[in-house]
Amino acid sequence: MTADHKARFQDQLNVSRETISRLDAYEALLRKWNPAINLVSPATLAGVWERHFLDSAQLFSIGAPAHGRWVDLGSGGGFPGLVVAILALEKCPALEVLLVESDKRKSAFLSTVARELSLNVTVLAERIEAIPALGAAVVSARALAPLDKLLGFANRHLSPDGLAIFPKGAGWRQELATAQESWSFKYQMSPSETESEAAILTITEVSRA
Ligand SMILES: C[S@@+](CC[C@H](N)C(=O)[O-])C[C@H]1O[C@@H](n2cnc3c(N)ncnc32)[C@H](O)[C@@H]1O
Repeated sequence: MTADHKARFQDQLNVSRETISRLDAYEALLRKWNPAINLVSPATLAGVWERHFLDSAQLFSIGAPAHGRWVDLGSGGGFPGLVVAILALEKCPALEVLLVESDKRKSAFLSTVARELSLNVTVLAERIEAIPALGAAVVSARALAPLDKLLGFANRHLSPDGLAIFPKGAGWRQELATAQESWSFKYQMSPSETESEAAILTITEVSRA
């Protein structure tokens, strides 16, 4: 199963063997740490390449800039942020990736992976609400909060021409309608390649409605 997904990953993203090896090393660390700190639901570990790696890589394909800051909020076990950082090492090495994760054990895990794989990553072990504006080129967040709340974070942490990339589940249309009551923004929807009914929302020009 994993071999198929690795091949798909290599084909779709056109990545080197070194990148696949880094993802293998990340997977090994995830499996080592997961029983102690529940980084991902154990049920999803068997399909980690599809459920987590490919799912995160979609976001990189949509929005990776050549340089600047990619800020991933509520990174948990590193999705999508660590996958973005691993791909960036090969595809856009000037891109700096910041991972914001307030849980100290999870942030220790993120720092360990970043150090062991020599990634261009900074881990901020703080609450999103407590950090100063980051001037990001890209803000991402998976499974963190409803869109309405995420747009508050995007409004604070994006540079004026920055891009927010939020994967959303089947209820994305309703989340969009609710967010439009409080926020003005432009968006594009890309269907998720890993989950039917799910969507990836790419958002620019966020301001209060
Ligand atoms: C449901 S998990 C999702 C993790 C990861 N993005 C994923 O998709 O696998 C949400 C994560 O956000 C972190 N988190 C929640 N609220 C936060 C906040 N206000 N500041 C920083 N981290 C937060 C939690 O500790 C948790 O690890």
